[in-house]
Amino acid sequence: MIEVANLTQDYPGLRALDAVSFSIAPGTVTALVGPNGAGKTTLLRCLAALDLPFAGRIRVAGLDATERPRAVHRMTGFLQDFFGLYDSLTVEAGLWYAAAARGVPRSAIPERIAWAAAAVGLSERLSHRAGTLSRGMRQRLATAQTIIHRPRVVLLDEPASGLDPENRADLAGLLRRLRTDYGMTLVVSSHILSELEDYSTHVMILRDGRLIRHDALGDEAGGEPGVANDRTGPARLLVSLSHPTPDAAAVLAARDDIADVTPLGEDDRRVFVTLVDGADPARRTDLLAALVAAGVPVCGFDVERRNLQDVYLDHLREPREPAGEAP
Ligand SMILES: Nc1ncnc2c1ncn2[C@@H]1O[C@H](COP(=O)(O)OP(=O)(O)OP(=O)(O)O)[C@@H](O)[C@H]1O
Repeated sequence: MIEVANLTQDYPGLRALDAVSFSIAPGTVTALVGPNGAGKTTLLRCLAALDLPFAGRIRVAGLDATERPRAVHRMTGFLQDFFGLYDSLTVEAGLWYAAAARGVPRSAIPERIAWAAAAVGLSERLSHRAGTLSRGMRQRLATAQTIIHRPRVVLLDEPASGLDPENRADLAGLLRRLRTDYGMTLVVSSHILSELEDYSTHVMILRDGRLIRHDALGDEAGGEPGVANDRTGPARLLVSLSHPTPDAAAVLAARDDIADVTPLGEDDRRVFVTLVDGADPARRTDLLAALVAAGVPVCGFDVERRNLQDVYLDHLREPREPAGEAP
């Protein structure tokens, strides 16, 4: 759905994006993360065909964003981190304006307003003026305006910032539905990694304008839902015992599929076991069966959950490459 090749964007004296290349499949939600100043907003603006890149190529649903920006605008919804609303317009009038501006046929606009308002939970507030809405309600209205033309691609820059937990949970539910019910392709930039993990299928990490990771998450990666696992490599298991026993160490030492055993704490009741090919569930079943057969009192046995934040911090701890410079 989105193809980017060697995208490079410069501001005076600064290379904000440095030869970024990736491809995003339809019907996915990509979490776009990275430290402040990494280039996330710059990338989203280029994808939305709002900025002309210095070099490289962007195709959205087969359309070249540089050659056909208007066509890209029609199939894209972009919620900017700082959005404007017409405060004197009612919610309904604001949605009408957004629908008309994005090319929704006049006859279809009332149905679209009803749909978008219901999607963001604003159906009861159609007659309220935007200027009287709370921060969370304003965000809902801006989101409804972003999706009112049912774009195929939705780009959201920090959509959850400033929202309370209930509004954030509602937003997460909406983003999930846009993908599952309407097949939209979403790219969501945020610093709230725990929430991105709830609904994202992929993660993209930018640092200093470079793409340092782009990968599938959880079940999309052939792993377990909600776990930001790497697809390859050993899995770490946390094995808990109801009471310590030397039998556990004996069973583990006798196996050749264990790369490492690290006690957690000092009471010998919890150990991290690094299992070669541990991503394969059959390996884990085999180990558990061996422990139980040897009479080891296992009361907990689970793959170490590495969440999106763990993966993110691991990547950011890697040494930096020299920064690119704008000509
Ligand atoms: N209009 C501009 N003129 C000059 N420099 C800019 C401009 N916009 C962004 N930059 C610089 O480009 C770099 C990337 O900025 P960008 O806003 O894309 O990062 P970001 O990852 O979205 O950051 P944040 O998480 O803080 O929103 C930063 O160093 C920023 O200062």
